[in-house]
Amino acid sequence: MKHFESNFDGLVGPTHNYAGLSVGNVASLSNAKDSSNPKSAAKQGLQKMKALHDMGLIQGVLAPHERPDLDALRRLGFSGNDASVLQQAAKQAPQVLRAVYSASSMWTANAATVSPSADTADKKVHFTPANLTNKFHRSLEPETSGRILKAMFNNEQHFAHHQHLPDNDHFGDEGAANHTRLCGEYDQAGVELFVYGKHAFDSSKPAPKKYPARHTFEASQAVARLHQLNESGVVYMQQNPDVIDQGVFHNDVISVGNQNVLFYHEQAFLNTAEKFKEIQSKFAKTSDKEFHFIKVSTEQVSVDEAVKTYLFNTQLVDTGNGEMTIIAPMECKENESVSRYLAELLKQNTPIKHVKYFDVKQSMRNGGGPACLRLRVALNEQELAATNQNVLMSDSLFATLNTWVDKHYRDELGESDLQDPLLVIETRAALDELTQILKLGSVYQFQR
Ligand SMILES: NCCC[C@H](NC(=O)CCC(=O)O)C(=O)O
Repeated sequence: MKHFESNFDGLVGPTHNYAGLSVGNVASLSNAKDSSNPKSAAKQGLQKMKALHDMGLIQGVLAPHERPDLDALRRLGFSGNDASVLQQAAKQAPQVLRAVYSASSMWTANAATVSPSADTADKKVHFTPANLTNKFHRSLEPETSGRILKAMFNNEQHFAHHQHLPDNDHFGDEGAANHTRLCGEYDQAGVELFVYGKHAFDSSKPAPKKYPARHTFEASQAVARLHQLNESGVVYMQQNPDVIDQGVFHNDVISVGNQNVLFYHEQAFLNTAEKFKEIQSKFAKTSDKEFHFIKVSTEQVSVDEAVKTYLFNTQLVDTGNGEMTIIAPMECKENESVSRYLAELLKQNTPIKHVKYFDVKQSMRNGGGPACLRLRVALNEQELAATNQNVLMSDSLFATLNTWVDKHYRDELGESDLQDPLLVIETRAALDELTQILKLGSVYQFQR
């Protein structure tokens, strides 16, 4: 049976803006309050999706969320009609208004954790939306993400959907940004690597001092339980708290894995040698393939450069004949030591043989690179056939979505636009049409 890794990229929503909401995420804070370009942001994302589709990969689209989240504002005590709710919030709590406008659902690596059927006891693909409790603006996402995922993978025979973990710092879960699946082939059982930032119930364990660890060990364990994973195919690793304090707010800012490759910075983890032994021995039980740990030293690329260029927030995609292509942001090409490093990497004896650069600057300015923008779902032929076909990228969907963006999106968005009640109306019209294009049904609150 054929099998694939499919990538579902977040379509950038019409309210994409820079609000400085993510303490610990350097780009988010340094571009706070700059004006944004929603139309070009959405088009940059669509270009990347189309390019991966053209490379012969399975590429899908994950719909954006409804923003502003007026229900959240009403829950916080703002009342009256929509315009009055916005006006009061702008006056009394501008920071909260900015948060409920965030288009942050575009970073679908944080939408959920996904375990393929080859790894799970009931042989279904399991999905758990991430609760994203650490940041208010992101904590608004899990319910809608769950509804959209159910509308995309709507078949009980193949897909199991779980509720997000309890909304509490103890179970802080940032989804696939801290989860990597290593395997010989996508349809064979593999090793699921869960990376966490701290232990919630054991304060004797190391933790970052300056910036928050968003994801806990206890959350990773709970997801592994929900997904019915066998412990022989699971490895838990702690992120080095020092790199969190240098702006590595998710593990996918400092390492990326695919199949038999783990590409990582030497400072990424704690107890690296011991944990890599565990990965190696668990992997060897699932595949005969040679495993490649590709280490980048601080001398080659500093943590600071990794955070600025997103060298590790790249996608490693299988492009056939045992070769992988690295999908990197333009920032990697523009940085001398990183582009030199990548040129060298391609000559080494590893499966990574090609690099392709993409302009995703609108997303990068909020701390989201190519890997943040995608959720990976390994599927076999039958599961792919059971997936909502209307969300899969094609020449015609690409054209339709570009026309849709041109019709509904603004070129520029500044802070004062967030008080404009017309933006609410425009966004709802856009999303209503989108749910018809992607045949998602009524996933948004305003449609229910
Ligand atoms: N995986 C990448 C996630 C980036 C995301 N940035 C933001 O939410 C920034 C939003 C703003 O500041 O406007 C985050 O930090 O969770």
